[in-house]
Amino acid sequence: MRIATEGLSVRLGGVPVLHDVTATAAPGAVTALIGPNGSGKSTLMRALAGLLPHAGRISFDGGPRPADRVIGYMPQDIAVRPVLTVLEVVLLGRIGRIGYRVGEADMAAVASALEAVGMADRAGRLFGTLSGGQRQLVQLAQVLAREPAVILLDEPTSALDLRHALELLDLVRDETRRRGLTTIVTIHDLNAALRYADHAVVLRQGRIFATGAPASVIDAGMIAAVYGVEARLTAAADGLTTVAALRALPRGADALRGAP
Ligand SMILES: Nc1ncnc2c1ncn2[C@@H]1O[C@H](COP(=O)(O)OP(=O)(O)OP(=O)(O)O)[C@@H](O)[C@H]1O
Repeated sequence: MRIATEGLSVRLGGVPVLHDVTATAAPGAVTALIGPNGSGKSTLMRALAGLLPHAGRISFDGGPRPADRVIGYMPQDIAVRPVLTVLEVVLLGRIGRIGYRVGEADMAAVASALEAVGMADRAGRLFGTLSGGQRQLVQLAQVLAREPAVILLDEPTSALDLRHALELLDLVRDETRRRGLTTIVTIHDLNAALRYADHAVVLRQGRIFATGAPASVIDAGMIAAVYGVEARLTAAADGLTTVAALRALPRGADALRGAP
């Protein structure tokens, strides 16, 4: 399902937060949404998830928003009742499909999602007793159990250690390819964006700064202009580029970043 925004603008509490955002995300591809704190990434995700009033257009395969169950949204701030078990939390992902009766297909989807994120052996644990990273994995399982066509993941690796973060991104990329999902993921780690994303959308102060292939939009000029950081990019023999952040540019260099 191709997602497109055209001239998307959002105000929060009367304050303009997103300005004239025009971007696309294709099926079967991971789109990385990147930009500094406060640049509008979560706001854009919430607008895509149908949770915010907005001006401009958001289209899904050229048409209106599909049924809620088609979109799996994992917010940055997790609000789950801690007294639910892991199994119950993941089953909630099926809520748009099950009506009042849980069927075999529902339980199979829940089991396969729990196995995919490596949490099947903790299915009976109370959610509130899990670590922050384990909660994040269960939240992803809830999104996968929904069997959506679109997944929107807002900083899904923020609580994960190095290995779990890589495993989650591997899983997300594999599921995206295998099921032809349209996946949008906000991510702060530019190296992960270079490695895992097929497409990148860079936000700065609520506006699109650049869109395109990650290797073409993530460069020293973008990192200086958007993040105010001097960086060195190194091309490795395997063709992957690695970003090393060297130093924060003096605040005065913020002028480089320009006004919104
Ligand atoms: N309810 C609100 N009322 C007014 N302004 C808001 C509200 N929620 C968010 N904002 C502002 O909107 C801007 C964008 O916030 P958003 O959370 O989308 O940024 P972000 O890029 O996701 O940041 P981060 O990387 O820190 O998660 C920020 O300046 C924030 O202060």
